[in-house]
Amino acid sequence: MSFLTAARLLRTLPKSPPVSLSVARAARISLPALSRAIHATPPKPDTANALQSSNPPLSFPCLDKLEDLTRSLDGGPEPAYDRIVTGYSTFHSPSPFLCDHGGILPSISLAYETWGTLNDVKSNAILIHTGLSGSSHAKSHPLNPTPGWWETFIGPGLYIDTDKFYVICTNILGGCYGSTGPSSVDPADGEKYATRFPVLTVWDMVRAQFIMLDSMGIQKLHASVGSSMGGMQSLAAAALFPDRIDRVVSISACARSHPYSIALRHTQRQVLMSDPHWNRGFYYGGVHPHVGMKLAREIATITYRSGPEWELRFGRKRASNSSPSLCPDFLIETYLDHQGERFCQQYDANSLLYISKAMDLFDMSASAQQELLAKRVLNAPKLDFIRCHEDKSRIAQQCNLVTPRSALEPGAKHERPHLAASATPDLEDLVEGMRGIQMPALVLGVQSDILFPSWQQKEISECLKRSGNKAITYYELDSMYGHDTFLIDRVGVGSAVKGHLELAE
Ligand SMILES: N[C@@H](CCO)C(=O)O
Repeated sequence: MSFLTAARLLRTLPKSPPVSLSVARAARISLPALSRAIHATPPKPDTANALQSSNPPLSFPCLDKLEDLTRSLDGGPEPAYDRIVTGYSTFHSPSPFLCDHGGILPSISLAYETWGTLNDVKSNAILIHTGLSGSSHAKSHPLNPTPGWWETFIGPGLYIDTDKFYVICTNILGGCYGSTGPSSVDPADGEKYATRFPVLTVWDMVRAQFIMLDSMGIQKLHASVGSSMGGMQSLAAAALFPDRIDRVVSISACARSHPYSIALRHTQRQVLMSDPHWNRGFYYGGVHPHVGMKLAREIATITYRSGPEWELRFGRKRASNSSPSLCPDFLIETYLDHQGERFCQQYDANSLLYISKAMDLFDMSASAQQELLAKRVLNAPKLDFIRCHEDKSRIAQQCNLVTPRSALEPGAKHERPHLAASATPDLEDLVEGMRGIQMPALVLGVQSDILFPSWQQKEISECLKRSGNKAITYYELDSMYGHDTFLIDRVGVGSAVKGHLELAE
């Protein structure tokens, strides 16, 4: 056998020497020829072999599958996100809604679901705020028997007891499960908002929810309960409407987003926005950014769970005994791949971007709240302007888009009575911003949470105490499920919540 034939044959063999040796033997390659083929510098290829590489290219079934999937979505309708969840009611407010950063929504809708019975004096309502991608479907009911995301927490005699409480859960403003969000139609032109949707804040989400509560005639909540971004909403609600909330529950949230969590969300957004199908948000009716969404969710999943959980669940196990490849290979890789794939079929990419940004922007510091308040005052005339155009009977003079002089004066402050000047040191600024929260509060953290670490839970609790709140309950769970513990640890989380909700006044 010639050197070249031996070398060519070797290139097709697996690289493990014992196997190469046995296959070489079986192919009757002489040992000296084999040794020369392994160690010698390959000769310059003749013309016939000029395009032959040293090794065959790897195959990428994962990419083939992804390309097939993207192709199959090409030209097809994007998933009907608002039909993934069914059986919800819709609250509609026809009035224009002014967002904190100056954007206007001509009207808003919130999808909501309820469980239990509202008592005669309307004092037993609990509002549950969702995390980033949660829908209003926290629990099954006759109109939608699919288990909800807090199925085993809510129900008769359960941790959130529907024999006692009237439980309400909304899809947040900006979401894609029936509430007004980027995939909704802008009534101004009949087209979907896409990235013409205004930047949102957690405070905006809460203000929209309280407009809905007003319409239900619920003046005071028994409790405001939330996990993750839902915990941010819960704290924001308690700060914005202290007289309308009897007790507050914040699980795995924070008082202000930390640069580390902002960085983690930034990378997800960048990956998503780099998908050419994202098309600056205008992908509705075309191909949706499947790959970007999938990868963003894979990164997010790493922040939602924990190393200890994955060590126990997957260890270093591989999905099959075949040769290693650059496609998902270890079980943990196939898990992330699956999570990413599932999510991008279920959630709107633009909703993810807007809500993720709202989480970054969250800051309960007094100075940050003052800034937003000042912006709202500055932008308030926009609402009058819109109302005037709707109501032709009002005199033209009132319809000018004029900003009050006071709001434009340099250094103008729009302080709520309890907010001090903004020049306070950092932590004092946060304490000051939380001073309105004087009702009993449960703050719950998880030791394995890397996204909202337990020190941030201590920060919430510490700030509340320093602001004078004497009714703080602080728990730290040693669950291994990381940030998503609130979705999994029924007993640990549920018991703490039940204790707080049923605490004698
Ligand atoms: N898994 C949760 C975590 C963030 O709250 C979600 O997607 O909503």
